[in-house]
Amino acid sequence: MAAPSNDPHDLNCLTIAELEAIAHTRMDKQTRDYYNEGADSGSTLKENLSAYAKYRIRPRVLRDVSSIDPSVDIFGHTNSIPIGVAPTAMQCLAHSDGEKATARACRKMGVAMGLSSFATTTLEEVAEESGEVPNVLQLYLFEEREHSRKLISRAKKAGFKAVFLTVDTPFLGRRNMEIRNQFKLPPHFKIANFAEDDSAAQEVAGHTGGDEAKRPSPPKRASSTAGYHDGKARVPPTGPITFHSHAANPTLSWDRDIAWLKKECEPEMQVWIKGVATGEDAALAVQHGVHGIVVSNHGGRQLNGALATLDALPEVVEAVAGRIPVHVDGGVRHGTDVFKALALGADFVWIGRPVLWGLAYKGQEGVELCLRLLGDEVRLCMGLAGVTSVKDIGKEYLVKIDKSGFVSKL
Ligand SMILES: Cc1cc2nc3c(=O)[nH]c(=O)nc-3n(C[C@H](O)[C@H](O)[C@H](O)COP(=O)(O)O)c2cc1C
Ligand SMILES: CC(C)CC(=O)C(=O)O
Repeated sequence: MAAPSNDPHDLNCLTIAELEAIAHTRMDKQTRDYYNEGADSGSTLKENLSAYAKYRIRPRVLRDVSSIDPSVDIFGHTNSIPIGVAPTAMQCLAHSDGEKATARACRKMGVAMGLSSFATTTLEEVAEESGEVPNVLQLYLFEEREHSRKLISRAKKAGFKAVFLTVDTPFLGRRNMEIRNQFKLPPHFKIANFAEDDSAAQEVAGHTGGDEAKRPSPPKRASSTAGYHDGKARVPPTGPITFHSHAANPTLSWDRDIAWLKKECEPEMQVWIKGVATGEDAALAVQHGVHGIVVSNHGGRQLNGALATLDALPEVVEAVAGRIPVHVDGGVRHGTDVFKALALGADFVWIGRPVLWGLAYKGQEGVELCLRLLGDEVRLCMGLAGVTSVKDIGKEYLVKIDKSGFVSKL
């Protein structure tokens, strides 16, 4: 395995922060706001990032780190780095090649990809681009089961390894810029996975802007608060599948839905849940026979005021006690963040927005750059901390530092 290298890949962009800054100039306001914002005041989004600064690394020395292996096994595949691409919706907004570009980059870099139910590319097209690299289908389990059943069956056929059921979305978080911008998918893009279910499945719903007449196929149930909790009696969604009308499902429950999903998916695909943030729910997840957990707060886009994912991780790891894998996402912007998450007990880390910034910068090449930057940083961090294999990264490599500078061992 290669030793770390400091050779730059792109002199314009040496860090994820620089990638974010470049991407900022390449996206229109609607897209930039939709991708970047968090719910409400955005404090959970910020804390997802700042939580990493509460930990410092305890490097060990004189350990012969001339050969470092940052790879991990996931879904029977050797992932080149302990990082995967988290599912994020509507990637064609960032670049015309959208999810296809992401899949090609993942294939080249040997990195697993999560595909959103609300992608702008079909899961079959993504599978085609991915080759042997494992794909995971992120699932919003709809109240209209038949749509979900069809999607699951297509994912099985296309060789997806798992579904990640998103469970932090009984209602949509309140994203104020999205509301103010009256966010909608331009009509030349499609919510591709449902286009065949519903020829009017363009994302035209949601925040009505008084121009209904110009819209291609107005959904039957669309309002500026669709998907949000407005305190009124709920009407289950019918009609065109749009994210404002269908993504949120407040009826999901442990007993009925996990059993149903396992029956639909297994044995071809594993069932994971994405969006667990407490030890209690982690224990229930194990009890209900899921294959793995992603500790996530949806990148701070759902419940603002929720704990940063890095802060929620230790209680989940403790509750799971090694019985199933625990992954984490949210706020990962540096190789040292990845190292810290692994040291706190995560088996794997997923990244969301940095990939979108890579896409916006240069399509496939930009996503590769994003993964290279983080991969190089992970390798260098491992070497400088005195670790040559991911399995050896444990909490003995971390200390926690409080606001007054007091350092405590974990
Ligand atoms: C623009 C955007 C769209 C997203 N779409 C989805 C989605 O469709 N399904 C889902 O489960 N999570 C979705 N997420 C959440 C990500 O999967 C992931 O949890 C989050 O982005 C991780 O935080 P990070 O962006 O700080 O890395 C989305 C996140 C963003 C930023
Ligand atoms: C289809 C959506 C609800 C996408 C999403 O999860 C998000 O925007 O955070």
